[in-house]
Amino acid sequence: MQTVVAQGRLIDQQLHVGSHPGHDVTHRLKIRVDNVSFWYGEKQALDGITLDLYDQEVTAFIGPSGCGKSTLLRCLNRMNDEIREARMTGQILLDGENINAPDVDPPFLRRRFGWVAQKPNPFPRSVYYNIAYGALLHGLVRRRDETDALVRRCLERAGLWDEVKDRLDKPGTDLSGGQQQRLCVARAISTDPEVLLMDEPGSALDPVSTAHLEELIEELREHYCIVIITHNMQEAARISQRAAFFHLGKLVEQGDTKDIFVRPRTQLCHDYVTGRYG
Ligand SMILES: Nc1ncnc2c1ncn2[C@@H]1O[C@H](COP(=O)(O)OP(=O)(O)OP(=O)(O)O)[C@@H](O)[C@H]1O
Repeated sequence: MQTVVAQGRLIDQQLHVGSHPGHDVTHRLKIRVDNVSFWYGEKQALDGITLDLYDQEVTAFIGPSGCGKSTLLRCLNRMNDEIREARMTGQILLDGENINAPDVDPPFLRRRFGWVAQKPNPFPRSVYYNIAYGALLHGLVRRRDETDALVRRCLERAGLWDEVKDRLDKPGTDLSGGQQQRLCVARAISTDPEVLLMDEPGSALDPVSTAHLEELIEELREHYCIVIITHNMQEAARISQRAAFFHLGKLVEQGDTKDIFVRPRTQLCHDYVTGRYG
């Protein structure tokens, strides 16, 4: 134990795990994952996961490749529904309600979630259309002035307005990679979601764009429950208040990010966060 704590101090310095202002405050429980197991046909990908996710917090899912992080992320908004022969047991409660209850309409449920993928994937249409499309489709805005205001609000919140306000009619795909990813964040929040799910959103970006994205995530935290998958331990330490470490489909450790990085309870988690395997 001594060694772990001693090495934990080292980790603390290396990863710049800071105290997160406001993390002593107890935030509202948004999602409860209760004993969730998941199979792709015969292959079990998740084994008895129990985990709470909170409003106004970033929770990082960490762990080696294939440990089930993306599977769990996709269970949260029922994206795995589309996969044939997939099966889930256990419960996921969003604001206390079972998301898999028979009366839940999956498209309506998915609107409560914004999704940001690994690679920036704007529609090959204008910057304006990228933001307006979902909100128009769902009837959240109708008139032109409402749509203009929504586009501006989302781009401002994604920290992109000043950079694109004079080229709203230009293709979103003409922006730089970092700008495209912020456009995708703006698009993700355009339908007024409550939870943001991000699957390695910085992995295809250069360090400056990644830093921009991390600042953005920190700002967005005030308004959303955010779950992010990352393989970058420095990033996890910088942006998340909670972390969940997975291994071979099991949740091995979860808790305050600082504790996970500085005082990991298991050797497995210690070895992972210190980069002994990946
Ligand atoms: N559509 C699928 N069909 C069958 N097996 C799958 C499918 N998607 C994932 N798996 C398997 O389920 C397990 C968990 O995969 P998952 O993608 O959730 O892991 P991960 O931790 O997100 O990995 P990575 O960090 O590489 O993205 C892996 O063994 C994977 O091969």
